[in-house]
Amino acid sequence: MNTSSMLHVNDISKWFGGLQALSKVSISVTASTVHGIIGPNGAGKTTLFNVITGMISPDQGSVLLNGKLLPRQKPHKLVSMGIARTFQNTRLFKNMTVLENVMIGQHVHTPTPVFSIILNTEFARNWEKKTREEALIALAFVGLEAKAAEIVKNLSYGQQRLVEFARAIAAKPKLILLDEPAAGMNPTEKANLLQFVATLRENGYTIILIEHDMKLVMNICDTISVLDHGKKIAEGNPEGIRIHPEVIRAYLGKRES
Ligand SMILES: Nc1ncnc2c1ncn2[C@@H]1O[C@H](COP(=O)(O)OP(=O)(O)OP(=O)(O)O)[C@@H](O)[C@H]1O
Repeated sequence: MNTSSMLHVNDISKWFGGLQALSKVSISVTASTVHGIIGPNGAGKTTLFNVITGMISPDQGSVLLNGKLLPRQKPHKLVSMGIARTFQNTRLFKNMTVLENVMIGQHVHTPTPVFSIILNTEFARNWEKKTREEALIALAFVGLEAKAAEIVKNLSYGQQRLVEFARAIAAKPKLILLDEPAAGMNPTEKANLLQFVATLRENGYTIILIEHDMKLVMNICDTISVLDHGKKIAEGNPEGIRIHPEVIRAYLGKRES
């Protein structure tokens, strides 16, 4: 297993007007591991994801991916840098098929000029065939291959989340950020999610997830960073975090899940 750090979040601070959402937060994420970000509501978790993915600029600090500084960027640029993200609320094209939604995630890798597609060149046809095959592999990975031709809006909410995960994987990222992946899932879907994330890790992916479901977090994560009021108050393996006094005080004691 690769044990090197692939992502370094260095000393990040972020203010929204008078409110400090993040205060000197530093996190190192080891390649091929699952890293959890937990904390009570308003702790700064989503803001941290937005900084890592370049959606917002920090007021202080830097983010390095494999030693390279990550600039502020448009979401579609992220994919070409090897980062994929899913959101708290699904962002799918509800009237399109499952397969089409997953294929869209790969369009960033399309070297095909528009006129080539319009003219239906052999190059464009080959690209579409390859994209389709890869989308089907991603769908098989999340157990949704049989639903490829289904219109997304006809799927359950948990299945729609899986379509998003398939779209994220199909883009062939090195780093995947999952924002509350278990939200709205039933126990069976959560068990599948656990399996799916474990398989991703076995296949060398690096995963960072925000999650409120403590059972899932404790089962799935190698390392957990805990935020409270914008500060990192603890970090370690699930066993250590479970009994960490600051964490119990700030979060687990509030019985959030
Ligand atoms: N765009 C914004 N403008 C102003 N305040 C913001 C903005 N985004 C976040 N905040 C504030 O920053 C703080 C951290 O918010 P953030 O969404 O990062 O927390 P969180 O830990 O993800 O919470 P939750 O678990 O509820 O999703 C909160 O007080 C929030 O109200």
